[in-house]
Amino acid sequence: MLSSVPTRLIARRSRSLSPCSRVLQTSASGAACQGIRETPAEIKRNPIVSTSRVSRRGILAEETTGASTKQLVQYHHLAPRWLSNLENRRGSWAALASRGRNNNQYWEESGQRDGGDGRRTGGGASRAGVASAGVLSAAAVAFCLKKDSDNKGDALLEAARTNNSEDVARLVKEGVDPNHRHRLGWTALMVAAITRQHSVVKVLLEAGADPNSGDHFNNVYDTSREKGIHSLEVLVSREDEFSSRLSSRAGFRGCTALHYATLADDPRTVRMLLEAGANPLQTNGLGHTARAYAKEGEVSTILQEFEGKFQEAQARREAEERRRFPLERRLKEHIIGQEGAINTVASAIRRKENGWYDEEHPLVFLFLGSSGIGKTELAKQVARYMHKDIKKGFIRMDMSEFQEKHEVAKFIGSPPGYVGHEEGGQLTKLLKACPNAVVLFDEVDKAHPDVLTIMLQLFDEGRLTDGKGKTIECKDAIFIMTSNIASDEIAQHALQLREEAEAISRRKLADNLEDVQKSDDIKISRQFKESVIRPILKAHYRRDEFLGRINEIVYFLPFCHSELLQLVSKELNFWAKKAKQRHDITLQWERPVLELLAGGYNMHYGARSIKHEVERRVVNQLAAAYEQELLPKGCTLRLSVQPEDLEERSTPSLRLEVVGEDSKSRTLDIRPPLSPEH
Ligand SMILES: Nc1ncnc2c1ncn2[C@@H]1O[C@H](COP(=O)(O)OP(=O)(O)OP(=O)(O)O)[C@@H](O)[C@H]1O
Repeated sequence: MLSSVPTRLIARRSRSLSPCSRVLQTSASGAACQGIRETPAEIKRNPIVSTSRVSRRGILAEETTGASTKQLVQYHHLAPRWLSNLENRRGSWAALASRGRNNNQYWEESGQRDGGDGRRTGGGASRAGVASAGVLSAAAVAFCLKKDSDNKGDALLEAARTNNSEDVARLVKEGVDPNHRHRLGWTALMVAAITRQHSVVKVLLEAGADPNSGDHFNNVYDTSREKGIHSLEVLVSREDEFSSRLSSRAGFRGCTALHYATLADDPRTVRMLLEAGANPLQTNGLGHTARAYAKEGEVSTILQEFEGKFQEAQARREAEERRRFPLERRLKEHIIGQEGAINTVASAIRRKENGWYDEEHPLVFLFLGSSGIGKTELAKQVARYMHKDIKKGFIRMDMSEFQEKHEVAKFIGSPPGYVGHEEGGQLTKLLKACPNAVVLFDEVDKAHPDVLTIMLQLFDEGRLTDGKGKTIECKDAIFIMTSNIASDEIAQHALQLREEAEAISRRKLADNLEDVQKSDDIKISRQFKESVIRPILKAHYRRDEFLGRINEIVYFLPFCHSELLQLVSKELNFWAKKAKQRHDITLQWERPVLELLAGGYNMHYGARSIKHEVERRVVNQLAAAYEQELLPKGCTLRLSVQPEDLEERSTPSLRLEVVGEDSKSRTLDIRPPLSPEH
């Protein structure tokens, strides 16, 4: 692939070429002037050709362009120093690697050397007298151990680079981490992969080196800025300690050993890595898999073959995981009640995951129900299930921001010549980054009809054209609209159904009331949907085609009593965890507390009213007691209900008690003016 591109073009216009050609130094003449080890035959086979001298000169030229000659002079002073530092470092690695000393030998000898020449005092001094200064010596030992392990790690990297598999094996046996990173970010496995050291690759993989860990090095300039090291020093390190055959400008962050073996066009290492579990679909920081860097030929074929196998295995694993732990169960771990809604959504997603759906259209849901009842939460959990990267995978659009006609432009971007054209649209920008995202259109009933027209196009065709004329394909996205329309009717209907269910079960002499209060026991009837809800929706949206494109209308019902108790428990657990983490306080409560707090439920605010009630009645008291220093560190607190006082006509309230070691409790006297109950 690369050989068909004229060298002149590659050198001058690398940005427009494939990822492969962008990351490689491709000037053959550069290679010649460097006198690299490759034979002409190797150069022909491998497009990675060194131009290290050219690039070092390039860095110098760039950093001195427009600057005074002072910098140039500075470079001439500094360069030999860096190079000699580097040589010294290399010398010590080589000495360490070849002599194979263990920890003590290495440090003893340096101590002897220090003592011998009498100029340095570090090791000698610590032997002479610092032993008595316990703290200092402990710190010194810790420092030495750290330094020693860093040195050994660097020796591992150097042994990998020089194909010294025996030293690599010895060092990992001595406990050096096979995934140790160079201070600029790469690992020994990456070094071995780019330099085609097969025996080293084998030893490292056997020692547990991770074939999927990514490089932290990006390019010379970024790394220089991030680490605060002069770019020339970074360049020299990258070229001498990693590879001199890679571009200093291309981005390498996230490249794995597999990416590097592919760049080195080395089928043997590529196969070894894949067989050891390297993921051929893993992308680097630029979003490229290893295959994007492969030349046509054996490496590309191997990668393609393993990609197929990997995908199959992944699909099998996922299917198995889904069978073992169905989506409904996952969702129920986070969402209380709403069984009907959970089942409807999970069934639709199961159809999609197993290929029983219409690929031409994205999945579209309309979530109906009152406020604070779990509509947004369910959408979030679906996104978390579908995407690892929830930030990209979950797009939330507040449709109340698109109520005016001119706000359509904010949605998809303005056409050329209009203000904001360059910025692009809010939805299109996010969808471009993740075309299969879960998109939540919150309060869709507030959107302007023109915005609805665009959404209809989106649902119908599974694609969207932005203000710049670019089309985004999003047939795999899941669109969820939420609305409070008809929420009163739904709530009334649900309450009525619940009452009927309770009456029936009382008639059957059911002795456990909770069993009949669960919301999954009631189902919104088809007749109610058709005769009550549909006409309301039709009157609002005034277009049948819009409603026709919705795959599922999902109904969220008001919470029943047992669900309210669960919501209160969830909230109290949240605060108990915080109390433990922040103040080492254990919080306990009993069922009457749950009953009392559940009484704060307001159907119009849903679970939010429970959150508010717990904050008002419990958290306020805790904060006041803490401020008045009534809470001993590490104490146990019990929440209990103070019964109503008929004489004083007071309603039941919550009190806080400290539980002593003898299990006796003492009520806390929290002083006014802060009265949490009112
Ligand atoms: N069924 C539920 N189970 C657990 N937590 C819930 C449930 N419903 C709501 N909550 C909690 O209440 C808060 C508000 O819920 P959410 O944002 O899902 O409400 P909503 O139905 O989307 O309301 P709105 O229409 O006002 O946006 C969230 O913190 C959420 O975790």
